[in-house]
Amino acid sequence: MTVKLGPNRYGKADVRLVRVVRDGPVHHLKDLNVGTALSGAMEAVHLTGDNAAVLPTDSQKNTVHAFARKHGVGEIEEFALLLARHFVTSQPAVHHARVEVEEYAWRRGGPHSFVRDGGEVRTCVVHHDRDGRSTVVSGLKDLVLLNTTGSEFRGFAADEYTTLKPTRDRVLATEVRARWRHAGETADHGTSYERARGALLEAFAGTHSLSLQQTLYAMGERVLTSCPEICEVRLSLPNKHHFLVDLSPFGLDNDNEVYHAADRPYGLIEGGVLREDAPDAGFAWE
Ligand SMILES: O=c1[nH]c(=O)c2[nH]c(=O)[nH]c2[nH]1
Repeated sequence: MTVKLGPNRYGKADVRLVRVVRDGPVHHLKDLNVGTALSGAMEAVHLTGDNAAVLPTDSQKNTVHAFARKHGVGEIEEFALLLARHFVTSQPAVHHARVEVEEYAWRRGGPHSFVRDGGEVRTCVVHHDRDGRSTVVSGLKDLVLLNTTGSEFRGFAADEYTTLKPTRDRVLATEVRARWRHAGETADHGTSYERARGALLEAFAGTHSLSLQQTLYAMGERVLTSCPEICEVRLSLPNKHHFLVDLSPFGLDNDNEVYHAADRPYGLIEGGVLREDAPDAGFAWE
């Protein structure tokens, strides 16, 4: 039997980095989780244990810290690009770098005091290849949205196991995980992020939903029509079911007012929306 090495990558995960800017009495804070993953000419280390091509994951972590000191941390996409390009251009054996960043939001509580915002997390994944090409994917996760009406689910396929009753008015809630791919070089990642996020919120709130699938498509489509710099959107939308509680044993009616918010199991609706002419990324960019 002959076997061979399959796809592989290695790096440091969950590098928790806090960068403080203290150039005056009013401080600024960036709170990140960085992951690096390098790939390339890594046959020897797997097949023979020759580590000559392996830049240690410890060095990768140190680079994250050193770059935060030297270059500061602006938009997470820019920081990720800086790191990805560095690994590929400085290590001949590294042909591709993937750098993932999550940014945790803090609200200001005072000149040097901050309150952690428990809500959504801004994300990015950046790829850089030795042919010089970069791919930037921005996104967010843990964004919890809920509509108290304007959501139906009926007319679905039914078989001998179907017990779900069709509904014309239900609570629709989800915890959005979204990634969107930039077509080329985006000039201002901060503005682009705010526009894409706004498009997701507007489409969720403004779509009369016949299914979460239809809402997913509307959200992706809205991002693409609002943001010309973005060519592809992928969404993962758990259906956070809200079940109407039967209050009839207590002689009470329940006209869509009291729900049981179930946490599991949940429906999981996932899909992408892309421009007809979206350039092929050429690899699994998530
Ligand atoms: O929006 C929905 N899509 C489904 O596919 C589905 N399936 C289900 O049980 N409830 C729902 N809701």
